[in-house]
Amino acid sequence: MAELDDERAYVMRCREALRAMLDGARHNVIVGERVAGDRYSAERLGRHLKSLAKELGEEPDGPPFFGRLDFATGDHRGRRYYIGRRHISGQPGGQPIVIDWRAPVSRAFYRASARDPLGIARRRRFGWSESVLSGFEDERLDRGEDLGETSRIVATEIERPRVGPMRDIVATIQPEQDDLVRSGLDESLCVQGAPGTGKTAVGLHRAAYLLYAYRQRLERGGVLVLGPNRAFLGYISAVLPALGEVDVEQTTVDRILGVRVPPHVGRNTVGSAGTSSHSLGEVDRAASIKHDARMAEVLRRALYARVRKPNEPVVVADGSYRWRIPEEDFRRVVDDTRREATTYSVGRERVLSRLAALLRRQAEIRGRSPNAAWERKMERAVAPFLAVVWPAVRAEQVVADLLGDTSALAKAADGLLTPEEQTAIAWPSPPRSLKRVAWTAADAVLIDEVAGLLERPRGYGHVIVDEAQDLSPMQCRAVARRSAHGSVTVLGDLAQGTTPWSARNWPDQLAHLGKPDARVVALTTGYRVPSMVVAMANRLLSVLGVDVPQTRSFRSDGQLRTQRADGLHRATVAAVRDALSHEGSIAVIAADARLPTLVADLSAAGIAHTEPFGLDRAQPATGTHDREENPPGNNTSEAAHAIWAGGGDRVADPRTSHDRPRLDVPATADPPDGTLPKVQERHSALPSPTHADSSRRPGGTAQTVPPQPHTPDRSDGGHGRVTVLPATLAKGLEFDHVVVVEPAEIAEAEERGLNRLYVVLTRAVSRLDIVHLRDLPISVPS
Ligand SMILES: Nc1ncnc2c1ncn2[C@@H]1O[C@H](COP(=O)(O)OP(=O)(O)OP(=O)(O)O)[C@@H](O)[C@H]1O
Repeated sequence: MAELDDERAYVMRCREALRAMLDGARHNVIVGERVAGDRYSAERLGRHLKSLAKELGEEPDGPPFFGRLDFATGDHRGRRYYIGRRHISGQPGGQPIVIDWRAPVSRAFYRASARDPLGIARRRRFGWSESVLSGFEDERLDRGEDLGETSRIVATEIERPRVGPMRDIVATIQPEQDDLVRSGLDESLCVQGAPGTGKTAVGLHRAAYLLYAYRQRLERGGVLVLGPNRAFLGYISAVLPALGEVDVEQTTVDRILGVRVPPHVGRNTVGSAGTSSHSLGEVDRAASIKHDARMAEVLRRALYARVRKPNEPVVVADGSYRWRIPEEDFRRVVDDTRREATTYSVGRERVLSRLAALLRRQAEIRGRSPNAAWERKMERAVAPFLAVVWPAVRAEQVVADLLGDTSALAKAADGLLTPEEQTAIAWPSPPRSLKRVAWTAADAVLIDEVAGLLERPRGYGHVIVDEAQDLSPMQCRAVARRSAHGSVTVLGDLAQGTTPWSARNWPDQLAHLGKPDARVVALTTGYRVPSMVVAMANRLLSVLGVDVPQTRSFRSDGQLRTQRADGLHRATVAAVRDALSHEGSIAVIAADARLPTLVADLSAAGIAHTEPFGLDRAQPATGTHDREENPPGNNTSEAAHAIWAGGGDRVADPRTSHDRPRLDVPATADPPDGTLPKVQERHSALPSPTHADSSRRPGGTAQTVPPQPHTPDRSDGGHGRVTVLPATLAKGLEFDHVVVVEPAEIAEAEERGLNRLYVVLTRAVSRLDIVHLRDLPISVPS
């Protein structure tokens, strides 16, 4: 086909041009290293050039473009553009031969339709097999042709095997997604989307778009991506670098609060210093209160209670002189400064400089000419007076003094917390020293709140928050402080809320995030989950009590099987063996408490598998919250998480060391590189990657099958393909084949167990197997 040959020739041209760009970038790295300039710019330039050289070097033979636009009318009349992941220059100074997908003209590729062709006569989509151009598909928009969802190339791409970490979706961004991706930097957005509607993908592509369109404005502040846990971050970590953006910080809310998961939690560590006389239920209660928005005001009062009215004049000696600021003037300085509502530290600085200014004026009246050295001397002289009325403090100290002193707490919480609530969070005795305090994850939000009152934290130009429905009001405030002068993209699904403080509606959550006016948009087309699974999930959705729209699936393929087993573990092993006879990644998901036996059964059956988090098999788990979600009171938060807070040591509590859930924070739970620890068979760094059967199967199947006999294992024994996943870790991940074991246990394992089940059931890309002994807590479409 001559046209295909022409396109292949263009591919060659692009690859040559890319190689020339690579040579140029390498040369620039060398030259750039010699360029004298300020250190900051030199470093940035060097980083940029190096990463460009690296990217270009890594994939000179990858697909250089995925689309083509032939314009017939409008500003681009008569022009043809190839659209790709990155811009490719032709001749130096000449027209680019491939346009970046984020450029303004590329927008038409995603948005044009037969109804509104945006000047385009022909839109061409290219199909690639590995790095070989295998074909293309045209839409003659000028003739009213518009394939929409019937595009074979789009469908193949969406249903393509997902091998490895999450991929970019630049070639197939859908119009409703593109609208969000290209929203301006000044606009804050909230995307409510059912599972698999592409919220995460949209958020990451928006980050890449903003960095392209507003590079200068984002130069200093940058973009921050917040995800629910490090496993999830590992899963998404490759998307932005693949889009050429390596400078985006990706982390968790816990991490920005300084929470880290300590090694060997659950054996000899405990919650806060003062919790030892509480029952576990009370510890839960304490965390819930600490995450409540009312704590913000309690802490503000506690901090500013340190500011005192002066009750003596300032008198300082200066050689033979004695300068004096009358008590009344001193008071006025303190009162005026308080009213100005700056941060505590700025207020303190301001009192100091105002006192120094008053002294200077007196000196000038006496005919002296104070210089800078004199001013510094006076500032040192007034420091002891300042220490009394506006003392320097550390955030941890403020929190410790509040929780360790019931009368201070009663004062600060008056009218805000009930006496019962105050008792729940109070420590029975003050800690002997800050170093002895075993801070909890819930304390971290309090410390961060006070730190934000002392000094504003570093702000970002744009913050993307994924799984935002799970954040507590106080966690939201921590995010808000970091985006006070920037905008946010809030991604979430009220139906997937699993924390005790999960948002029930977006307006309240957005208010806590400091962006009450953010536009709320719903995404309703699912790109992950097959339609019969979506139908089941929609039924469950109707009992979750949240006001969110139902989803419809883009996918017509897929399989759903439910089997009532007479032996749960035998049936599970059989289901996994059956899954292994297909291509693709497999997850076996069960209630956290079931994992140790499940793992043992799979091992006994000789099925190699990866556990994303290690388990303490000695105790069945009873944990009920997402790992690293700061949950209250299942001890994951109050006892099992420790935080960095000025190097506080943890103290052991013999009371809780025997009865805590053992799943929560295993020995290797939080490796520094964001990959998952390997426990048994070590095959993959991620729990994720789907690897679906790519063949399109129109009209997938939903069946109920009787208990299965052992399927002959045509697999490789599971090497690298089977992940055993506790239900609390499934959020945000996807697998080709998912085996859900005993949904009733997942549903009753925690307060929002049905929401958890909703998350678990929506992880499958191609096939979902539900294995159960007990009645299903959901109805399955026939
Ligand atoms: N336009 C698209 N083209 C191709 N793939 C897409 C598109 N949109 C989404 N996907 C794919 O669908 C899957 C689900 O997307 P994503 O994880 O972003 O959804 P989500 O809404 O964040 O899901 P969840 O709520 O379950 O975390 C991913 O594999 C993603 O790459």
